Amino acid sequence: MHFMSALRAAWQQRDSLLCVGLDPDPARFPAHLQGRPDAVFEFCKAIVDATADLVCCFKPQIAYFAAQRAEDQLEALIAHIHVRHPGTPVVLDAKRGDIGSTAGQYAVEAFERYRADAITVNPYMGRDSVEPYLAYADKGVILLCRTSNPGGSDLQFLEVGRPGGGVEKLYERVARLVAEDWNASGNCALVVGATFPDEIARVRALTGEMPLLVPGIGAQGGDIAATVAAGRSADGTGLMINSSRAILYAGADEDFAAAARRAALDTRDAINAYR
Ligand SMILES: O=C(O)c1cc(=O)[nH]c(=O)n1[C@@H]1O[C@H](COP(=O)(O)O)[C@@H](O)[C@H]1O
Repeated sequence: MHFMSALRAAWQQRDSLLCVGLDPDPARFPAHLQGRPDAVFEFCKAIVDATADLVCCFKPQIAYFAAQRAEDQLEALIAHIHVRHPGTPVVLDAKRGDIGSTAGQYAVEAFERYRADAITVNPYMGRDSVEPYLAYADKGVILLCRTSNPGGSDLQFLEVGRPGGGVEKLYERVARLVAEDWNASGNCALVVGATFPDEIARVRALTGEMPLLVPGIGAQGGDIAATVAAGRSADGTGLMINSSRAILYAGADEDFAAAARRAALDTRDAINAYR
């Protein structure tokens, strides 16, 4: 199924704009999982099974798996989501960016090895570096635009000359370029941090109904009400609002998955209160 169709169906059927981020840090695992060779998989599987009915997508962050030599557990986890929770899109957060020939290998890795439904990509090497992902027309390509971190302003806020006259900020150029040019197959989305609601509103204005992946609520302190007000589309969807640590580590004991479910439910409901 096309990533965008699956995402739209999940928004409607689960009445949720929440994306649970899967950033497994073994140092924060409960004691009964410590030291197990399959701890990364078992931890994430428990979170997935406890929260799947509450989310519009899951977002595993590849570095947390690779750092633990747990790529095989990432493959198994994504396969588990597809089998046990069909229709739940998986966004592989890899923030790739490289010349076209290498990007082609990253695209195979994401979509054929891991069987992700979408990938995060860094657009700052330009169109040819993104084309190998765009060529998978049924997969989502989620481009960094205005990131949630404080240093995001260092470059993304630089003023650049606008073709035809005037100036615009670099993140605005990215948003326009993606909406007006790169999105020919309708498979693009943009990353805009919840820590910058004014820019979420600006990106929404520049991109119409394009889905936005919005990390930065929870551990990074982004405001849910401001995020939803600035980013929702006309029908009250349009957002994948990510929370990772605040949900994954809501509990520290054997009942961590139940605690994660409560945190996910509270977050989903807090988001829905402002839609
Ligand atoms: O692309 C991302 O997902 C991303 C973009 C961004 O601008 N900021 C950001 O925090 N992220 C990711 O979103 C997640 C945020 O995690 P928490 O702060 O624990 O909710 C991490 O996996 C980050 O790598």
